[in-house]
Amino acid sequence: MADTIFQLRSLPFFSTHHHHYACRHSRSRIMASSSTSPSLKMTHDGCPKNKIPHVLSVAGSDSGAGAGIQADMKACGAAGVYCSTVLTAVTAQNTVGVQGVHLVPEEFVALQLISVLSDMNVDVVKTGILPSIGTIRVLCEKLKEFPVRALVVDPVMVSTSGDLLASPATMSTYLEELLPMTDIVTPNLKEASAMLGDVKELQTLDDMRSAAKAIHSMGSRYVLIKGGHLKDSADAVDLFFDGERFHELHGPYIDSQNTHGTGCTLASYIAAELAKGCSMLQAVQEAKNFIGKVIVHSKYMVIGSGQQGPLDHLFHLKNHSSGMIKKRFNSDNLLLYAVTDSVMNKKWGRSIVDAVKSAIEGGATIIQLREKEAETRYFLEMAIACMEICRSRDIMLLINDRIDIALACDAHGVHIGQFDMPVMKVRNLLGPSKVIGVSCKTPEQAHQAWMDGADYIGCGGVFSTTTKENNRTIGLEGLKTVCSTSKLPVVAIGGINGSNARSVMEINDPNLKGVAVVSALFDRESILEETHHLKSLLLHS
Ligand SMILES: Nc1ncnc2c1ncn2[C@@H]1O[C@H](COP(=O)(O)OP(=O)(O)OP(=O)(O)O)[C@@H](O)[C@H]1O
Ligand SMILES: Cc1ncc(CO)c(N)n1
Ligand SMILES: [Mg+2]
Repeated sequence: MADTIFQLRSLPFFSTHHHHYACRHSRSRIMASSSTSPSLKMTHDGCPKNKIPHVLSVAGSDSGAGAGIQADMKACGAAGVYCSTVLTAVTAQNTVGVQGVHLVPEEFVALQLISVLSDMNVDVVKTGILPSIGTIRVLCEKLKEFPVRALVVDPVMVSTSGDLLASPATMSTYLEELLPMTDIVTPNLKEASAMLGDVKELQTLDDMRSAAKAIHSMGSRYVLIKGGHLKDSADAVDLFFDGERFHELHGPYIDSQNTHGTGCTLASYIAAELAKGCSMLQAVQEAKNFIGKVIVHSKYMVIGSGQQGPLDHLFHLKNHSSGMIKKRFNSDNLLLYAVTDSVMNKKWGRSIVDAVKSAIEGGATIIQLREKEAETRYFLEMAIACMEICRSRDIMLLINDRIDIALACDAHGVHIGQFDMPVMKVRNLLGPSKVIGVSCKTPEQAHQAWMDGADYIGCGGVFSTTTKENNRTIGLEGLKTVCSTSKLPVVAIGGINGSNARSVMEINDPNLKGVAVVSALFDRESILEETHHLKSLLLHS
């Protein structure tokens, strides 16, 4: 197949200067503790601009996404570091093995390197598959032209399944041209042995020590030999050598099939920690700690029929307690929105938990816990108990205002007011899958809530109410105005009860999905009956 390489002359790097990191290309780049100093320019909205730590992965693609650039991106993501990618090869790969390798032409590797290095403030470069002598040379050349703070080399030669990923002829170029520029090289036992001419199989820690010394003398400033495959060891021991001293990094050996890409992950995590400003030893320790956790969390994941399953790098973003697959917010759930009130519960001698149970039994479609006075410890206990009920009944539970409680009880989301924590901040803390509702009185506020990524808005007070002091009433007219322009589903709130709920729903705006009620359910003798009554009213309006 003919390789077609387009180089668009209008790319921005032809007009930029690469002045950052000038003169960093010395042997003392990574010291005991270096640190990136973010440039604190202010934006027009008053937020400081931060430079995000940045790792460039120069590696191959793994179609199965367990190793290669896909693993690198996920590992960097898990470390909170930006990862750009220059592809050197594309592999057809799965849990069984490598079905094919297609090389990216060297000229195009060069072009990708220039694009990223000339423009994007790369801190650290990490390499994976460097499949040809030409690719290695191009990389060395571009790194001299655009120096970075550190170079992490994972000398990928053979995949765990035993398939060749780079030509053996590349070895001498690796050793002679790339290694002298390398800050840390991370061979596994086989790769370390190959780097030393394959004269001896590495079987013991002592073998690893002498190999580390020999590899260090070939030019890499630090050496990490991975003992993940060391025979007869209950430990997964890696050996770190800084040129003077050895450090053994111990971790329990985890019996799992899902270890494909552990090498890529480890090297990328080291690169990510270096980009954040860690010292080399710290970076290696953090990475080892991370890889152990990932392997444990990925143990029971089933993807593919082969012997080499991938890792689940972003496990910490998941909400394990509420199941792997998130329940999506459905605005129909807003139909009968029950908001608890502890003062009323106290008055009627009920626990929050019993009140919630009755409301759900009566037909409430979503629950919000609103506790203005409760002590944190008590509130959390109640919230956890309510969460259990809601989960078993498949009803969402939101927490009013208290992001900490919502996080601690793994609630489905929160409801916040105009003076509570800003929506964007809440979204940052809760993650993308939680529900965020915002109280709004005006179309402007509703628009802002939508812009900020809220899921629904609560609009009111529609009628006057006793549960909220000093709350301006907007009336049915105000509700109509907000609904007519809102891009988010709306639930009406404020003094709504069995005798006026119909008039609310009769404004007949498709954005109005239901009513939120406090007193009309909870300040009554029987929560169950009141909820049931209101529900049938709503269903028939
Ligand atoms: N089963 C395991 N349990 C615990 N730690 C492990 C296990 N397998 C590998 N490791 C650790 O994971 C890291 C990567 O080491 P490994 O020897 O697997 O790299 P590799 O052979 O280059 O992997 P890859 O399959 O990505 O090429 C090391 O820190 C190693 O100790
Ligand atoms: C693309 C790619 N890079 C690295 C490795 C080493 O695990 C692999 N199997 N595939
Ligand atoms: Mg490897």
